[in-house]
Amino acid sequence: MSPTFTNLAARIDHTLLRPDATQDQIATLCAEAAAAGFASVCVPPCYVRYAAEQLQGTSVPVCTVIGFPLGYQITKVKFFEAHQALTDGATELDMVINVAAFKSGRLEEVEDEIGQLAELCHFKNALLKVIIETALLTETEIVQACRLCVAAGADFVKTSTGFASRGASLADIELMRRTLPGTMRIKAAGGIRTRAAALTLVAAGADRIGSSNSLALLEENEKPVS
Ligand SMILES: O=C[C@H](O)COP(=O)(O)O
Repeated sequence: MSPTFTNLAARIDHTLLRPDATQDQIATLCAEAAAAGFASVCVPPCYVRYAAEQLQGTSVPVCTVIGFPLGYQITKVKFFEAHQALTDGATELDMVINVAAFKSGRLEEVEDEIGQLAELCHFKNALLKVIIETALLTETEIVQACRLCVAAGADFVKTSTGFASRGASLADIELMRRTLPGTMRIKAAGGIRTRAAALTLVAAGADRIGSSNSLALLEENEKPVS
């Protein structure tokens, strides 16, 4: 049986991360999330405090992004950004892996950075999702990055920022699900525009969907998945 309206909504991080996102648009995003029962709102760090105020009295958590969207900020900067976001009211952090360091073979550094943020999040009863940006990785590198996230104690591995050449693919999700232990959750994000696409990714193993087109995912449509 395919997930119902309620089930799918509860898996969606209702997202607005555009550089020109206005405060009024964040207010609308929060109201939509509360009405639809989305899993969270995912907003830029500068709007975490505002979104938390908008969502006071609801059960919708605030998610934000760290080291976004390129991932190559130094660890101290990412740690400060994460600590500030948690202080402002975020309870879910989507941190972009340092792909540049990863591609340079500096794997211990990458794992240590993820571990530091995972430790901070868990101390604050928050979730850490690590964005590995699959569009930039080979299949072998996706497997390697997933294993780093497991070793470092992340809660989710997330496919994409939505700002690279492509977002989540079915092949990404299938490979990540095969690679990761059942305890490690997967977030598919980037370019997910239809309900059919979202349901296909959920069926393949995605536990969460990140989308800036979330309301459309709640509407029945017949468009086939490419
Ligand atoms: O989850 C974060 C992504 O930015 C969402 O990507 P999208 O804007 O292509 O839906």
